[in-house]
Amino acid sequence: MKITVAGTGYVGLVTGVCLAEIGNKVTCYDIDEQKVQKMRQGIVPIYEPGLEELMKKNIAEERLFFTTDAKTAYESADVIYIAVGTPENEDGSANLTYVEEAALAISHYVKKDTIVVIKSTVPVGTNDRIQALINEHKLPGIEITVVSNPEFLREGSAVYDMFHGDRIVIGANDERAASIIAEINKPFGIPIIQTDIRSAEMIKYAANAFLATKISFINEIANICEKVGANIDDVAYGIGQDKRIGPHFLKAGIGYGGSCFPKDTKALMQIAGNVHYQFDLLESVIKVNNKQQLLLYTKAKEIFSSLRGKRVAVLGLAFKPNTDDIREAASLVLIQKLLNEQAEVTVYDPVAMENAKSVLGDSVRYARSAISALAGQEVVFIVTEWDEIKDIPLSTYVDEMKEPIIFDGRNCYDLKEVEKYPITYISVGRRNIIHASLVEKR
Ligand SMILES: NC(=O)c1ccc[n+]([C@@H]2O[C@H](COP(=O)([O-])OP(=O)(O)OC[C@H]3O[C@@H](n4cnc5c(N)ncnc54)[C@H](O)[C@@H]3O)[C@@H](O)[C@H]2O)c1
Ligand SMILES: O=c1ccn([C@@H]2O[C@H](COP(=O)(O)OP(=O)(O)O[C@H]3O[C@H](CO)[C@@H](O)[C@H](O)[C@H]3O)[C@@H](O)[C@H]2O)c(=O)[nH]1
Repeated sequence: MKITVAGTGYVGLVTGVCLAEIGNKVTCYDIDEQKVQKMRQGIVPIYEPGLEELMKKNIAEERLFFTTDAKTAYESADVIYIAVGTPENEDGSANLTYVEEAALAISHYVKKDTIVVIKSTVPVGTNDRIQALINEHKLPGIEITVVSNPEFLREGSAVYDMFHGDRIVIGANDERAASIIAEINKPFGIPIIQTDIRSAEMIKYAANAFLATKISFINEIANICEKVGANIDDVAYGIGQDKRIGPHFLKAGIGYGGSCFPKDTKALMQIAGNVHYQFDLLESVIKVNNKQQLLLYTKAKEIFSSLRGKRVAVLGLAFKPNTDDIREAASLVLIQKLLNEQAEVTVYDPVAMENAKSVLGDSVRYARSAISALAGQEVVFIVTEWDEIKDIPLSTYVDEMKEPIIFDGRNCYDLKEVEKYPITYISVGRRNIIHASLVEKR
C-alpha cells in the first residue's frame, strides 16, 4: 500500500515508521523544513526509544521517504493519515486549524480515489466535518473517504505500543474503507474494534478521561492517607489486586501532565458543554490535578516560611520518564512557583534539557548530571522518576548536600531505607520523615 502520513510528531513519525516496517511504502510529510531535513538524514527529531533504528532500517530498505512537498505527498497515495497536532485553544477546546489545513491540501492535490485516516485526537463530529470540507473542495468524480482511527500510544513506549497495543479502533461509515484500513493494520496483530465514526472519536476521549480519573482518584486517596497515617503504595497495591479495579494507573504522585491528558480532558469538557451536559466528575478530575501539580511546592511552604535565596535542585523535567516532552509537565508548574519565590533553581533531566531551555531560558541553572545538580543544594525536588534518578543512592544525597531535604513527587524511595540516613524525606501519600537536625531548627 502507498501511504502518506501528514505530520511527523510523536504520533505521525512513529505511525509512518511502523507502517513502513510492516511492508508499506510510506511518505512522511511535514510543513517543518528543518524537521524533514533531519529525518532525511536518519535523525529522529524527538526522543523515542527504538525509533531511530527502525527509521534508519526502513529508509535503507526504501520503504520510508520524507518530504515537505504536499503535491508529491498527496497526489498518488492510496491512503493518507492525518496525524497533525490538535493543541488546546484558550477556552480549552481543541484547535482544529492544522487538521483543516491538511484536509484542504489533500482535497487540492488528490487526483484519484483515496482514504483519509484521521489519527489526530479530534472532538466528536470532526471526522464528519472534515468529510464535508473535503467533499466541497475535492476534484469532481473522485471519492475521498474519511475514516477515524484514533491513536492510543504512550510517549516513551510508542514503538512498543504500535506492535503491542490493546486494541485498534476503526470508525467508519463506509464498510469498504473500514476493511481496507483493517487490512493495513492486520500485521500489527492487535485486536481491531470497528465502530461508527462518532463512537471511535468518543472512545479516544473517554479512554483518556477515564485514565486521568484513575490518577486524580488515587491522588485524592494519597492526600487522605497522609492525614490518617496510611501508606498509599500499600493501599494502591491492595485495591489494584481486585481484578475489577486493576493494578495499572494507580501510581500517586504530583498529577498527570503531557500533551494529552490535560488537553483532552478539557476538550471533553467542551464537547459535553456544547451539548449542554455538565460533566461534574471530569471537572473535579481536572481541579484535583491542578492542585496536585502544586503539591511539592505546598509541602515545601509548610516547612519553610520563605524559599527566597534557597538553593534548590529539581530532578526530572519531562512530564514522565523516557521522553523529552515537557508539554504540561509538573516540573514547569513547580519551577515557576520556586522562581516567583526567588529560590536559586538548578535543574537536571537526562534528555529534556534542550526542550526545557527553550521555555525556561536562563532563569535556572542547568546541571550536567544528577549528581552535579545536587552538589551544595539545600533542598531537592524529585519530579520525574527516570531510572537514572531512582537509582541515585541515598548516600549520594548525604555526600553532596549538607543536610539533605528531599521532596519526592514520585515516591522513588522506600521509607525504611530512607530512615537509615540523616535525610528529611517528604513524599506523596506516606508519612513524612523529618530528620532531627530540621526538627531542632524549626
Ligand atoms: N503525543 C502523543 O502521545 C499522542 C498519542 C495519541 C494521540 N495523540 C494525538 O495525535 C495528534 C498529534 O500529536 P503529536 O504529539 O504527534 O503532535 P506534535 O505536535 O508532536 O506534531 C505535530 C506535527 O504536525 C506538523 N504539522 C502541522 N500542520 C501540518 C500540516 N498542515 N501538514 C503536515 N504537517 C503538519 C507539525 O509541524 C508537527 O511536526 C494530536 O491530535 C494528539 O492529541 C498524541
Ligand atoms: O499511575 C499513573 C500513571 C500516569 N501518571 C502520569 O500521567 C501522565 C500521562 O502518562 P502516560 O499515560 O503514561 O503518558 P502519555 O504518553 O501522555 O499517554 C497517554 O496519552 C496518550 C495521548 O492521548 C494516549 O495515547 C495514551 O494511551 C495515554 O496513556 C504522566 O504525567 C504520568 O506521570 C501518574 O501520575 N500515575
